[in-house]
Amino acid sequence: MNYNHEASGDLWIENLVQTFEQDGKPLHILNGINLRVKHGEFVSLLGPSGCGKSTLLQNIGGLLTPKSGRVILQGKDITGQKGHISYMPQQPALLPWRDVLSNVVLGSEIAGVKRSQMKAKAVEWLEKAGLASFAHAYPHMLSGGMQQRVSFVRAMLSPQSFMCLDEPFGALDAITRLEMQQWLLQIWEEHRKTVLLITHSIEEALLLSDRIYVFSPRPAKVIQQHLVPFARPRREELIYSHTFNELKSDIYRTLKGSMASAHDH
Ligand SMILES: Nc1ncnc2c1ncn2[C@@H]1O[C@H](COP(=O)(O)OP(=O)(O)OP(=O)(O)O)[C@@H](O)[C@H]1O
Repeated sequence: MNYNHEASGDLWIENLVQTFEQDGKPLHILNGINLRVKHGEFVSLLGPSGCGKSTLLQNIGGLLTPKSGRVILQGKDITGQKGHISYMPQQPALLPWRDVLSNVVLGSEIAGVKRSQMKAKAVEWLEKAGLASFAHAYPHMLSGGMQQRVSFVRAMLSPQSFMCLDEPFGALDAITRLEMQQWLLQIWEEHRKTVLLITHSIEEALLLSDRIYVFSPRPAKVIQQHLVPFARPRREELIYSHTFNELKSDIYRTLKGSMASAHDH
């Protein structure tokens, strides 16, 4: 494919193929993924469970090297290289022996920024996250939603401009999840860091994203792409609109159809 890789800040995934081995046989996971995340864009990946979404993120983060294909960030080939993206995992993964403040500066510390240089910014971010009075609390003293906010702030404070969020609200109860979506929407609209989000929720993808890629069951390929037409700032009421529900049904039918044809084979 003939992409313009010079486009600043963009991430391009080019024909990415990933295969694992299971019981001595190849297990095909990613079947030639092509996608693009523009600088400052919020993009979501939707796909059936086990199709290979986390495997794709691990390839983007350089934790895995693909069988073939490339990961291009800001015009540079970063395939198989670590350290170019910030990452928020499914579980908050906070260090239990560090207080909240020391946890949120961790990404910057690993990248070589001195803790003292980060402190003022970290305090400002903890305020935005409603966690100012917990700066010196330890992770076990926080609720699940609070821990995820700390994990998000840590990813936001990391120096990389590209952020991957892997199903970050999956472990939260329904009400906390809604609150977190609203919170993320507001924070993101203020700061516009480039984001790639994995989610199982069509509503979450439509509410938050500029663009959505829908994956087939394993071996995954992109089977649908949507540019989400809603203006920003977005509010929760959006989910009751006609267009929102039309798009939701369309994506649902695509996912259901692809799963049914996977079962037929
Ligand atoms: N290192 C590995 N070796 C062998 N198989 C693996 C490895 N890592 C993942 N898999 C398999 O690859 C498939 C894709 O896993 P992955 O976690 O990427 O899917 P996912 O779409 O993120 O799933 P979910 O939505 O349930 O989190 C699964 O069948 C998984 O068991």
